[in-house]
Amino acid sequence: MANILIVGDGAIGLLLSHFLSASNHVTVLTRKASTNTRFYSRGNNASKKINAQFISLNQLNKNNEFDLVLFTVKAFQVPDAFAQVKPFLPKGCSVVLSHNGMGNVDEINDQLNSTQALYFLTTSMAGYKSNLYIVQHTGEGQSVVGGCNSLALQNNEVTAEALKAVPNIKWTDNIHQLRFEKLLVNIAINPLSALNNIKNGELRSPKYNAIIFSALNEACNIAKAQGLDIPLIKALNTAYKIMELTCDNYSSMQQDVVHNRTTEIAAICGYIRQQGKLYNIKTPYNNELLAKIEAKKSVV
Ligand SMILES: NC(=O)C1=CN([C@@H]2O[C@H](COP(=O)(O)OP(=O)(O)OC[C@H]3O[C@@H](n4cnc5c(N)ncnc54)[C@H](OP(=O)(O)O)[C@@H]3O)[C@@H](O)[C@H]2O)C=CC1
Ligand SMILES: CC(C)(CO)C(=O)C(=O)O
Repeated sequence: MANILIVGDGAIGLLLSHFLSASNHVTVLTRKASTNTRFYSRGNNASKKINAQFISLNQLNKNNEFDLVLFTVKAFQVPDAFAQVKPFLPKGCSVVLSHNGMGNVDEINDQLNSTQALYFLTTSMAGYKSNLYIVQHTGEGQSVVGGCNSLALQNNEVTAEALKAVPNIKWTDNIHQLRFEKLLVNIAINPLSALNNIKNGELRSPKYNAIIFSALNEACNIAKAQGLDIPLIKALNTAYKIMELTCDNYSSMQQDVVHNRTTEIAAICGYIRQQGKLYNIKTPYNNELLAKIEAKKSVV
């Protein structure tokens, strides 16, 4: 039984705390005023109390002996969340990041000591908060975890045992490739669904084919420059399959834009633009999607 801290009580934080607390001791760090119990709900079943302790930052102390600290905040929230928790990270603990989009791994790794392993968990399980305290589990999806520093790549026994309770979890020795593959899905779906205010399935309309093709082609060129093997045809097939599987869902970016929240576009199309500059590869379609989503936020 591992001692786990989950940072962030959003949809993914609550789903993971529900599953992990079946076989681990779980504490969830919230920045909300209330540390009352949260609930997990699935379909028409009665909601269940999540068997975890909810705490605020001032309740963290240096005597907490966490084996695993999991960050389930959005990509752009990781630096601040990590800075808050860093003083309380035990010397030998493992850190797991989990978010959509790229970035954060190198920056966090630079701040860990040589006895702290770093992992990344990418997930396709789906959920949303129907109110501050309840997570609705809406999709099964696979979760894939892999090591991001040499310590994590050498020995993952404790982390593997703790994360066993996450449904459909598998391990990879190339998490960067898995993250990039998820990034391609997010490039194809998230900005266009947000800009057109449509469900994922509506993106299968022929009028979006050309832009999806061009944006993914740019991203596959970046993948190739990074030494990854992701053919455009594979990226397109996966993106259209996910549009089909999630046809009645609104993407997270569509929801962020509708609710005037900061989106993860910087970690998605912004990452492609930044890598394009690095490798001298033109990325006009991703640049345009980035600019349009950024403009949307500023006019809402
Ligand atoms: N929801 C889904 O179905 C899926 C989500 N993802 C990805 O997983 C990540 C998390 O998504 P999701 O759970 O939906 O997002 P949410 O916005 O619901 O959750 C993020 C949570 O982190 C909290 N938080 C942010 N900063 C801190 C901090 N410094 N200290 C404590 N808590 C903090 C936020 O608090 P507050 O509520 O107070 O703002 C919020 O509750 C995203 O990258 C998303 O793209 C991936 C697959 C599916
Ligand atoms: C897979 C997809 C596109 C599902 O909506 C997603 O990850 C998101 O909405 O952020």
